[in-house]
Amino acid sequence: MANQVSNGSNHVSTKPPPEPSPLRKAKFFQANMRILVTGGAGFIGSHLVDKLMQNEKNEVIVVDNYFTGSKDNLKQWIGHPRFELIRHDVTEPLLVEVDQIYHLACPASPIFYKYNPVKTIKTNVIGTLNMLGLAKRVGARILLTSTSEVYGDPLVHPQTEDYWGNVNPIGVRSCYDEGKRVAETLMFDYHRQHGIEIRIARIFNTYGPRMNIDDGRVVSNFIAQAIRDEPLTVQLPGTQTRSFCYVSDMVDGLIRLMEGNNTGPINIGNPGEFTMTELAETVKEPDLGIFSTNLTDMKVVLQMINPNVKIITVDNTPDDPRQRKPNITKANELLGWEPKIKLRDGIPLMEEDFRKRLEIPRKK
Ligand SMILES: NC(=O)c1ccc[n+]([C@@H]2O[C@H](COP(=O)([O-])OP(=O)(O)OC[C@H]3O[C@@H](n4cnc5c(N)ncnc54)[C@H](O)[C@@H]3O)[C@@H](O)[C@H]2O)c1
Ligand SMILES: O=C(O)[C@H]1O[C@H](OP(=O)(O)OP(=O)(O)OC[C@H]2O[C@@H](n3ccc(=O)[nH]c3=O)[C@H](O)[C@@H]2O)[C@H](O)[C@@H](O)[C@@H]1O
Repeated sequence: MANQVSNGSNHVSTKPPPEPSPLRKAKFFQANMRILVTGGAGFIGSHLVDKLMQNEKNEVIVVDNYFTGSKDNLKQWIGHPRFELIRHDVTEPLLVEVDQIYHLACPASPIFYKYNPVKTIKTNVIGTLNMLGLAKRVGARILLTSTSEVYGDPLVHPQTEDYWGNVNPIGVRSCYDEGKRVAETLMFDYHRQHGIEIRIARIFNTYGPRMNIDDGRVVSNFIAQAIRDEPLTVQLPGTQTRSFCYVSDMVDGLIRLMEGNNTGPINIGNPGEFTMTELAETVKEPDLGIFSTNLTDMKVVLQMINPNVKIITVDNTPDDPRQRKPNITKANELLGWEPKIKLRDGIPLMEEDFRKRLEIPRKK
């Protein structure tokens, strides 16, 4: 349960960090920080790349196997002298000289991570091992994008970083949540044993433009369904809760964590929480009085997308967490971070992106 304090932030290694690559001392590196982003062709990764590329001192290398990502997400950078894109699977070793590694590679949508669970485990375990080996060889700092799913179906609410979680080790989600738990373990073992500089972010549900339209996650589903005039599919029981963070806030949190002095794990997410039924009903009956500000925002926005859309209930999949809401005190105090973008501002940006890709303009 809670208060298992050995899981607090900022463990200190007894080992000094490995020597940085000699290349870092070369003339070239005085002007440039070379940053590897694994999974950089995906949803969060491509937004992170956009932000890192805005800094003219950064050189960015993306590796991705395009399982759930796309070159399209990076098309604005292909050919740029400070950018390189490599088709590579992180379950294979990688030899590059870099100063920082943002390790995101892993399918995030439950539909996709359950599609080939053995591959998902390999990506989380062997992929993280390979990236830690690389970090050790070149003396790079490495950040892992872990997940709120390490808390499983949490018995502590909201979730703090010292909660060890309630996870089914043999269920259909285990390839992902147990995989990420092992990835966190590997990060801390490399830190303690080899002095690697590590950072762990526990990301809570994130939404925004560039999510795969048929990716299966709830916000992308509801927006695509509302645009296509298809019923919104609330998975039973509908009382399960989530909290949604806009992608630019997430990217800001990840960069702050990488640049700061805390190993983590640190929760990064938006604490505004609502049930999936509430989320869907926002379209039908906008009772502005009874919901949180976040939900009121969501109602107003989804109504704008399609006020006549129907809601149906459908079966859920096993082990769906019943409630989830981050405690972000640590992110706030240690990184000076809190989410800024309200649903009322984030959802229309996503709607615009989805309409463009679906080629369904807004009705006049
Ligand atoms: N989006 C969220 O709400 C959320 C929440 C918690 C954690 N996360 C974590 O953040 C990271 C990014 O999530 P996202 O939403 O951008 O997902 P995404 O599926 O859009 O991106 C993942 C990227 O990793 C690539 N990839 C997958 N397996 C790979 C492999 N073996 N080798 C190389 N590349 C591989 C995919 O092709 C894709 O481009 C993931 O690690 C995910 O677990 C995301
Ligand atoms: O934040 C996290 O840590 C995790 O969040 C999501 O996992 P999940 O919360 O299950 O995401 P969704 O698939 O969007 O489901 C959210 C809720 O909406 C429900 N849902 C989903 C889709 C839908 O059409 N209707 C619906 O009611 C699900 O049953 C679930 O209760 C991500 O996909 C994981 O990669 C990530 O690690």
